[in-house]
Amino acid sequence: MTAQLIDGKKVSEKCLNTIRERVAQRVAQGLRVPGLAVILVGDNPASAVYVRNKNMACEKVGFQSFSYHLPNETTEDELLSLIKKLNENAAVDGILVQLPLPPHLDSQKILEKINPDKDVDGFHPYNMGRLSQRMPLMRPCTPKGIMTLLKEYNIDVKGKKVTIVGASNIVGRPMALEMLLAGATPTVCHRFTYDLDKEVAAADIVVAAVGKPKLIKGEWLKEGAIVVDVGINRLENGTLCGDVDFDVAVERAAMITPVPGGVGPMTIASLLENTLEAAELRD
Ligand SMILES: Nc1nc(=O)c2c([nH]1)NC[C@@H]1CN(c3ccc(C(=O)N[C@@H](CCC(=O)O)C(=O)O)cc3)C=[N+]21
Ligand SMILES: [Mg+2]
Repeated sequence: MTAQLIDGKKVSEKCLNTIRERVAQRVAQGLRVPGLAVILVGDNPASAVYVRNKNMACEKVGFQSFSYHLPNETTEDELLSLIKKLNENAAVDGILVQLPLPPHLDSQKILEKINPDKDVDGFHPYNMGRLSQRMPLMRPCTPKGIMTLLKEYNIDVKGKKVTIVGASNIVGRPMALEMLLAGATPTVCHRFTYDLDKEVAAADIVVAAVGKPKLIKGEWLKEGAIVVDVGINRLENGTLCGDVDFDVAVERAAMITPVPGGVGPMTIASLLENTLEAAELRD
């Protein structure tokens, strides 16, 4: 079997078009254009690429974007006073603090200062708590984007065994909550998991989010599994590669997301959806 590719780029463009139309409708009704503020601290080159992609996406859908590039030496007080200003700015619907932050800044403490209504990343404990109690408001972008992608390909997760590799606050944990909410049976694997290969082999759907190139071997997969690869690892030769050994996996899986062009663009589409929803909630 050779797997069908799940085209996240194509689906994300469809999402962006829908958002663009809804923005145009808002404007026609005399409502505000949604505003997204992105804060980047320091000069991590990968972060700069993502921030640029976000700004381009904002432009495509007609959002107002507010971009802050602060020096690496920014203090906690300086960052918090910017967040306070953006919390109070009526033109700003969404606030995103790009992670990772430089090590002298406590990201958890800072994320908790974002007004939960403007927390378009969905990382605030209020929004994580809402999701865990099956009353989601702002949903973390990568897991949300994955659910959208699966739905778009008519993949019903209800009753399915889903193995999630990685237990981070930004992907693995909220992914498990999204899957629970959708009626799947999720298993979350992490560095202390015994027999990772067996957990992967048991899965109808595998979500890999560990940030280790080709950690998940194609041979582990159940024949006909669906594979969602969240990893974006830059190799020494400059190419991107996922957390799944794609070349072998593509011969065993029924469907698989490529890297790039899979989950990444969906993360951005979800971010813009969240920003539009935040604007609608504040109208
Ligand atoms: N507060 C915060 N929220 C985030 O959502 C967040 C973050 N911090 N820090 C970094 C990660 C990573 N991330 C990506 C977004 C888009 C692509 C993306 O567009 N990827 C494309 C292009 C990849 C490339 O060419 O480098 C693709 O996979 O096809 C990837 C990764 C958001 N993140
Ligand atoms: Mg996100």
